[in-house]
Amino acid sequence: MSGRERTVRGESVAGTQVEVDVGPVAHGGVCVARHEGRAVFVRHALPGERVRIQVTEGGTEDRFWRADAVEVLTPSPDRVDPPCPWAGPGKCGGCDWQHVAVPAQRSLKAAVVAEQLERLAGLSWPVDVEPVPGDADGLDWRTRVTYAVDDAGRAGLRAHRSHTVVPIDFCRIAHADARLGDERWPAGSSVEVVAANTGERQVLVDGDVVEGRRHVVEEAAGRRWRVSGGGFWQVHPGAANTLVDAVLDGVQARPGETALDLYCGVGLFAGALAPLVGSAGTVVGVEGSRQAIADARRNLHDVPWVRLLAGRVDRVLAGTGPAGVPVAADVVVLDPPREGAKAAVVRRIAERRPRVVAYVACDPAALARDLATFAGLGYRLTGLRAFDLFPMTHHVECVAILHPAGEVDYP
Ligand SMILES: C[S@@+](CC[C@H](N)C(=O)[O-])C[C@H]1O[C@@H](n2cnc3c(N)ncnc32)[C@H](O)[C@@H]1O
Repeated sequence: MSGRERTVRGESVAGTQVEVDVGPVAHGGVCVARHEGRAVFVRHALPGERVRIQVTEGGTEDRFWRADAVEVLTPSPDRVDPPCPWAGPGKCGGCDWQHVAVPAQRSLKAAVVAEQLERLAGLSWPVDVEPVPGDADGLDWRTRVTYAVDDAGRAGLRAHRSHTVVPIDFCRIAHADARLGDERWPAGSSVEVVAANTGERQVLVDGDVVEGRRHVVEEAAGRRWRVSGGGFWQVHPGAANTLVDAVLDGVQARPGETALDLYCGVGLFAGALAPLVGSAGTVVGVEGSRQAIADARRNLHDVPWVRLLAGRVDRVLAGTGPAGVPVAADVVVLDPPREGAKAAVVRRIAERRPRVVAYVACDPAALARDLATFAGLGYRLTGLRAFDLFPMTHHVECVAILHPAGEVDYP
């Protein structure tokens, strides 16, 4: 049974089937169709298709419904057979774009980023979504997978917007070392498998390590990174280096500069910035997870001009957290969670008058809202790269570069 339905207005129409013409892709990976004057957000469809949909959520008085495409009447040329047998309506909720050719997935992601920038930030910006180097088919990449376990002890993934576990013994996007076989696990538990790029593997059941060490070691940006059980690390094996390259290229850090790495995790961007600002400069990392900041301190113990502060970014920048954040900064890198940095943090960044900001974002809507706030404070978007760090899903990662208005030529 689904545990996440919203309240429907009027009588529920769940299960109703109708034919619709599918319109553009929207934030969240659904396509928008119209039926009798209301918007219908359709999963498993593609723009331009005619499909039969089955309503999954909605009532007679609702202004919009959610639905699955259950029969494709006129297919898009971008439609392919899903490589995974568990992908599709009512099956695994993990990948929502397995039915889309990989290059077309990137075009759709570009369209979503461009639409969010236009609608939420008033920016008309050309967007190209780049593949991660070496990722040809979008499969076998996910190095961190959290499986749910059903009542029979079988590991699987949850169906979309549901607590139902779909038993899966071969997740097609999981890295080979992050797959589980047909072993049995404690019923109702969650099993997290971590496959580090050094070959280390770790398995946690409900957060307790049952295989491997308490931490794994990853390699990126010319350094080794300790990441303790369950701590954040990018899930695509090519992601860390791809993002570091884009950030460093965007900020062009110079010797002697002061740089902030906000939401620094185990210290990835701080560690990459450190050799560029050198011992005459300063890097300050801020991270809310005590475990991650402890890892960051161990990871960067050899670069004493990197200071790492534990605390919420909003409090630390407001001066109500640990002391030590400079009141001026040359370079700010921020990599907030999905909800973005939000206005209060953006204001605290802008008042430090950095000459450049690199914003790493996993949600284009949150990015666009924060870019609008930056614009009001005199910071303009001067560069944007988008990366396909999550193939087969609608997710996309962006690196936005901002400069104070008037200091650079804009494209
Ligand atoms: C997307 S991760 C980025 C981590 C790091 N930059 C990296 O690439 O590995 C976001 C990080 O922000 C931390 N975080 C979330 N909310 C926070 C907050 N309000 N203040 C400080 N850190 C926060 C999380 O613990 C997580 O480590």
